Amino acid sequence: MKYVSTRGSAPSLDFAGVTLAGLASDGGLYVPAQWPQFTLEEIAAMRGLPYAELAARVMQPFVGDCLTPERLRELTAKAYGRFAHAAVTPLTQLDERQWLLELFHGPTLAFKDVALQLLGLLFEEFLARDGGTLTIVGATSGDTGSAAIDAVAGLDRVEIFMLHPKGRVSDVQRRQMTTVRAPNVHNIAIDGSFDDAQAMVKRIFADKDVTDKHRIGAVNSINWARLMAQVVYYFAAALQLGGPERKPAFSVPTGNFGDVFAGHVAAQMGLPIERLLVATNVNDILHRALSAGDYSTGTVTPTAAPSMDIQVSSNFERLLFDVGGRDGAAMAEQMRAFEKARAMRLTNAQREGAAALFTSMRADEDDMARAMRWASEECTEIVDPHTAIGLHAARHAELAGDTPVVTLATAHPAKFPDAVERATGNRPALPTRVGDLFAREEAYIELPGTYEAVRDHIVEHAA
Ligand SMILES: Cc1ncc(COP(=O)(O)O)c(C=O)c1O
Ligand SMILES: N[C@@H](CCOP(=O)(O)O)C(=O)O
Repeated sequence: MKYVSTRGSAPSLDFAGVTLAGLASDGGLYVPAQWPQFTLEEIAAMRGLPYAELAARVMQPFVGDCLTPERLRELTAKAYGRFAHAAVTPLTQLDERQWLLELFHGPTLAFKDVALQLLGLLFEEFLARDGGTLTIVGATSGDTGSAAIDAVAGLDRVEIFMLHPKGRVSDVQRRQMTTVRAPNVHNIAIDGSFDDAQAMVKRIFADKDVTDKHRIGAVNSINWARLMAQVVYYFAAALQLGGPERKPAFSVPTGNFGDVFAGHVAAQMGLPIERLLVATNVNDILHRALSAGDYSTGTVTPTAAPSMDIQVSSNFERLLFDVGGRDGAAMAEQMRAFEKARAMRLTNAQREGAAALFTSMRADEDDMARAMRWASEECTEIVDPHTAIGLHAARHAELAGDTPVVTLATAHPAKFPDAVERATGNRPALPTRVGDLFAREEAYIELPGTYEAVRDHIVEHAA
């Protein structure tokens, strides 16, 4: 399997290459040169497989000959062996039509663990082969940071610098990052938003002063391997609900467009999916883009779903490339114009291509609180604010009457106890597996929100 950049001019790489590269050298994102396909018979034959086996089966075409099938199975068994639920991503029924896909049974209580537990192992595997090291620079609005740190803490060949926006993540999220004491983990709180942090990460990949000395790697969903692992749970859920004969819709709380793009990938591989609902909070650039073709940034409004307080959605570029004709030169031009103007119009081909599978919806803070209350009062389920935004879209989407709708439950409610308590009166307790989070000492440094301050710190402290 070969991977190409959305901006057309970076070298094409194999799976090990894209996993270690993170971002393409032309600033684009890597995607498979073509989508692997499963027949309906092949998909039906996956029914009943344990999650780790299913993961190896779905991911093998993307991995190609970079890992043998046996080795891939060993890695998925190890990655998903750390989850607190035997099904890894269990489905819970809410009513006759609505389902929750619980993605928060990993070590750090969010869907990011599903991909990052595997990505840590892939880094180890590929770095041991080439004898190199990797300096990871990541940006987080709360969940990627802790999941990535958990996955790489203590690894010999990897060092991680994780940027989070100061004061804009929950206390639980911050502590899950800053209380991990390992010599290869560096936490940085910056003055600014997640978008500022994400822009710095992308800039560092293009900064020769840094890349001449350090191989920079990515744990954000700009890294293809993150998305690949997230494709698996769409298969898992659809198969449990009668797929491939029955087509579910998925409602996905969306920020950086990684999770819902993984649903698009599952559909391209042949999994029958009725619709993908892109659920945004009031930071609704994706809703405006998908409903009106207007992809223009504004200022970020802090909400009770902080992990989705994002304007510039990295993976939207992957979708625009894929549905807009896969023209790297045109995509590079469109993104150059966007980076300058902070706004762009989608082309007709991009709008029509996206409309074939995607519908978008926006939830404000009241919609979100109402969805939390509905889940609590009508279904006795406590959901987190991000999941509630997905549930709002799931309950209001116009779909054929018998379509099962699966909302991706992207975080454990205990990561956001204040917002959950405000909406429902229930204060969710942290699962015991996260241990004495509030008793542990924190370590992080604060930096101004300038690229130079962050770059100089990384250069000075990278091993
Ligand atoms: C809890 C939670 N829900 C939803 C999202 C949005 O997912 P994505 O960025 O893949 O669109 C995030 C952050 O990525 C998150 O942490
Ligand atoms: N919501 C994320 C933001 C980063 O997104 P990613 O999926 O690209 O890593 C977070 O919680 O950090």
